[in-house]
Amino acid sequence: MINAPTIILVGPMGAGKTTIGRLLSQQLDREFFDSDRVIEEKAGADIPWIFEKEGEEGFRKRETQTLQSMLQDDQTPVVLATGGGIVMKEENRHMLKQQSLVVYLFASVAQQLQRTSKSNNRPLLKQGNPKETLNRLFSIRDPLYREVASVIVETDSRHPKTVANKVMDAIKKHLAAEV
Ligand SMILES: Nc1ncnc2c1ncn2[C@@H]1O[C@H](COP(=O)(O)OP(=O)(O)OP(=O)(O)O)[C@@H](O)[C@H]1O
Ligand SMILES: O=C(O)C1=C[C@@H](O)[C@@H](O)[C@H](O)C1
Ligand SMILES: [Mg+2]
Repeated sequence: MINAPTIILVGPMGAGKTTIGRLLSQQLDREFFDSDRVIEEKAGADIPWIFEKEGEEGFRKRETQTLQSMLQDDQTPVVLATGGGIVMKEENRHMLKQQSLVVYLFASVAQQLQRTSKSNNRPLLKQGNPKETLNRLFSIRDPLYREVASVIVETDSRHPKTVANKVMDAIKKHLAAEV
């Protein structure tokens, strides 16, 4: 077992935050949360519905409130997967950089496109051309993921279990370098 604070996964849609987060929580014997799912549970509605009724702005407000409540002091360390846009607000980036260990799961746009094409529940990819949208979001967000992350792990062409093992190795290396 490792003595790490709450581990937060950031990265673009299709990077595998939800998939890898679940695997890590099993390896670390920690509880797993996904901010997208917590938002849906609190709202009693799914993300497409929230975007439709409240716009992206309404969703972002809920996202910040959820992050705040999940990162309260004195909480048992958990694994937290976030939504792809969590880094857009300065307020959120500030919270992410406080006590947690943030992991950026990197995926190329080609890989994001392949992985997100399997489902239809991401409102931002329903308007316009998904490849153009993912490219645009990547150029804005990649520097922001890097700003908050202590550790960056490549996910392209890697099996989820391999990615989870790489994340574990990178976290251990980071913690060892800290002392
Ligand atoms: N390393 C991987 N190799 C192959 N498929 C993967 C990998 N990681 C995730 N996937 C698949 O890609 C899809 C998207 O993964 P996931 O939902 O975990 O991404 P996410 O980063 O949580 O996206 P979002 O920001 O939209 O929540 C899923 O179908 C998942 O099974
Ligand atoms: O990249 C984004 O902005 C988003 C990613 C998803 O995880 C969800 O949080 C929502 O669909 C928005
Ligand atoms: Mg997810």
